[in-house]
Amino acid sequence: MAAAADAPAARRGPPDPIPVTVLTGFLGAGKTTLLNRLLGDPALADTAVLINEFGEIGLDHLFVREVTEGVVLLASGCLCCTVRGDLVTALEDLLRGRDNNRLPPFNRVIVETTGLADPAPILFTLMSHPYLVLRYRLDGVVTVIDAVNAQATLDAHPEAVKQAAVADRIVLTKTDLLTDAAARDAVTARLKRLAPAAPILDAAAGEADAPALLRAGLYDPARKIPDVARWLAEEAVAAPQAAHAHDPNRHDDRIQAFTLATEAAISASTLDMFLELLRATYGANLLRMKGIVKLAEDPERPIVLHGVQHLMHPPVRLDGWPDDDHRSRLVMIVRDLDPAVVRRLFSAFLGIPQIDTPDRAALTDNPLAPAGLPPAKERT
Ligand SMILES: Nc1nc2c(ncn2[C@@H]2O[C@H](COP(=O)(O)OP(=O)(O)OP(=O)(O)O)[C@@H](O)[C@H]2O)c(=O)[nH]1
Repeated sequence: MAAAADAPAARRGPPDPIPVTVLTGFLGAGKTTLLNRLLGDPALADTAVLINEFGEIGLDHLFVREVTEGVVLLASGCLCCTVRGDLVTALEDLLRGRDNNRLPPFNRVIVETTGLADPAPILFTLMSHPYLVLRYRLDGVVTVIDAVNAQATLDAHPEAVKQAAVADRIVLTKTDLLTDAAARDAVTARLKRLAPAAPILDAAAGEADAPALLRAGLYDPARKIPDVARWLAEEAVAAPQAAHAHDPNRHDDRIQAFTLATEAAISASTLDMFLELLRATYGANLLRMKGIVKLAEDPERPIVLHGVQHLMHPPVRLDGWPDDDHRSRLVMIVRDLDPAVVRRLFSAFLGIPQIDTPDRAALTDNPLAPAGLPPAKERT
């Protein structure tokens, strides 16, 4: 009887906070691929997803399986700065949507950050916002690391080091592309030094499933290497400032995102030549390229392209266009490379005449020294 009498009171108590998993990892590491796989697990059927992208046009939401009402594409920009407020708003909106039945009753949230996000402000927001901490709890940080590019990325990008260091779980992707066991051991050893408490799960070996990744327990800065506590402490100092002034040192100003878009269908050979020239000439500067392309040979079935530095993944053909926009769109994230150079190159390949720009024949006839292509460094 007593238990029955208590039951309604228990139901009236505050609801359990909803677990939030932060999914981070450098550009092209495989976050969306992992997210898609996780969302296919029936155990995650009631999951709301927040995705943030760096670039003019967001594409990831097109590729997330079963785009439901719970999937929210945060405004373009950087989740750690401009979207800090938006993250709060988005999480509040989700709750409102759930409370007034506009959204299905989700019981977990996954926030996919941009590949360039500094995770510290995001974690700080989730751990310290006076309202959000009542309704949400940070369940853990899953950091995706591309085994092929890991060493170079960690050497060059402090954000990538931070992303690894704050991980509760590390998912190593693209191990299937590694031919050298020693390279894999070196990456693993480096990650273990950065995040000693985080299990390292091999995606290609099927280790990165929902039970292994989620329910990491409350986020605890004390279990991470000391730097993590320092980054979070720095956020605590920065937070009381009324207007969040953008710290020019937080980001690498040499990184830019832009989009190449065209209505025109592109022949497969033109696309191949353009991408190969881009890769060969500016591969190191090409942090990330992803896109959807209307091929002249099969305009109704676009292909999806992914590139990470020198690595171009095999294109994937879709059965149809995922939305009403049937333009080819290539989102590029580059470092130390003037977007105008790439735009001119793209126009040349498409045959759009431009002043002072060599045409396609001039660019491809002499592949060793493509006419008019400035070395990337001189453009900065
Ligand atoms: N071979 C191989 N390819 C992978 C693996 N994981 C991801 N990829 C490929 O890597 C490319 C980039 O994957 P995404 O999931 O889009 O990466 P992302 O981290 O979401 O990229 P951004 O949103 O740009 O930061 C795609 O072509 C994937 O198919 C893996 O374990 N093995």
